[in-house]
Amino acid sequence: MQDFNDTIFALSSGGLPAGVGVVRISGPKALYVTNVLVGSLPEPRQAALKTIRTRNGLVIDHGLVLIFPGPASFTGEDSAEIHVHGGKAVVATLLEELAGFKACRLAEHGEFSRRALENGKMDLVEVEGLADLIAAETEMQRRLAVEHTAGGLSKLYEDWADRLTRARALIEAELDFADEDDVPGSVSDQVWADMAKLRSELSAHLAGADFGEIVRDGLKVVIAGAPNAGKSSLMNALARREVAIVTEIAGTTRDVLHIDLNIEGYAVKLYDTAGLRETEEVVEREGIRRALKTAAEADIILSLAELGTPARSDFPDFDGKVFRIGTKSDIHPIDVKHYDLCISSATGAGLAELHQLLVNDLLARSAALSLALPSRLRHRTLLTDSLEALSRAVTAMSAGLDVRAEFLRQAAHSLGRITGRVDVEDLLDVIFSEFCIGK
Ligand SMILES: Nc1nc2c(ncn2[C@@H]2O[C@H](COP(=O)(O)OP(=O)(O)OP(=O)(O)O)[C@@H](O)[C@H]2O)c(=O)[nH]1
Ligand SMILES: [K+]
Ligand SMILES: [Mg+2]
Repeated sequence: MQDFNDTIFALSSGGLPAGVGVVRISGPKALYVTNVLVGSLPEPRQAALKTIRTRNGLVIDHGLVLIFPGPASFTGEDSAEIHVHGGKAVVATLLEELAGFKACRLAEHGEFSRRALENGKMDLVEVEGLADLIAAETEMQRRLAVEHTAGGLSKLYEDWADRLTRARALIEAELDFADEDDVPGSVSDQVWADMAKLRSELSAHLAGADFGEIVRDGLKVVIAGAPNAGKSSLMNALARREVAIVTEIAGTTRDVLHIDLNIEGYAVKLYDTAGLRETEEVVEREGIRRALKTAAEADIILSLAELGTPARSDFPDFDGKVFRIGTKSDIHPIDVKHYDLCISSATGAGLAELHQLLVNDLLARSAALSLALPSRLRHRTLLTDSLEALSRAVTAMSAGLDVRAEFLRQAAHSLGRITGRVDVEDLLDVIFSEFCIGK
């Protein structure tokens, strides 16, 4: 796969039928095949209305044609776009015609973006940002992804890597002149002062990764509590539809159910779980095991208890936030002493306040942060590696300068891996498999 001598093509617009279908072509023969199909090429980057024909002269459609001679194209190669009417047969005929040319084939997942990466048009962070931008469903997901595609984050990492490399060069220069008497000791002092500063910048940036991941993947909110506390009823009330089965039988919910909410532009994943209690019943026990596992991975637990019964607050292995929610306020007196909030899924009382509770929580997490945040485990891992190496370089005062310089090299290397400046070949398949064909 991934032969760069091939010319690739794909439908880059959405599902058919549609008003327009955009077929993108990229590679050494892109301009040649376009010329054959449309008779003559338009000026670069200027749309022209053309008749698109098979090589046998059969008219496929009339549509706009654009050419982008490399390297001024998305992929960096010669590229073209043919805009036809988005009918299934129209697009199928055009794709079939393209496949008939020698060394022309349908693109694989993410292959256009991969070529853009290989040709230096984008780096890894920008490519990942593009995948996130296309997948974004909420406003905050979109904003986060735009930060990544715009190259701001890449620039930050590259500036840091450059600072590390410069520091190392200065240290190594000092090592080379170590035998001489007139080594200015203050150079070294300045370097280490700057590296200590870089360490705090990196550490502050890494602290934003939690929120970055929440924006990208959604805030995980888990509804937990005793059987019949009204968990599934709350889920349905928030979803405004009957997602979960509700009955008066304790132990109704077994599987973990989940819905996606959009709260003030943030993605929120809400989970309904089995009621927690001691039981010998095999299926219910499995449900409870899953409930506890889901709760352990939550950002927030809504711990439900019917008003008048004690609220749980003892979730094992959980270091997120627990809100104690008293339920069925329509049939019980409100209790502000034992609960953070009292609600009734039956009447809707307290649900606006619950919504506001989640909004406030998201705002508190986002406080004073821009959205230029690391948002993937891959970023977090490499930033952590870099920070660790940098910390060692800064704190290993008694170690030799050569050892400390080596730690600086490692710190720069980890940063370089984030944007893909250094050996990332092994990662590419993983990253591009997320893309669909035509990107
Ligand atoms: N009056 C009143 N009844 C409610 C309210 N919420 C739930 N109920 C009732 O309480 C019972 C249990 O509700 P569920 O939503 O199934 O409770 P659950 O916590 O999901 O129960 P399990 O899945 O069995 O753990 C049902 O009969 C609901 O109709 C409420 O706000 N007011
Ligand atoms: K129930
Ligand atoms: Mg339930």
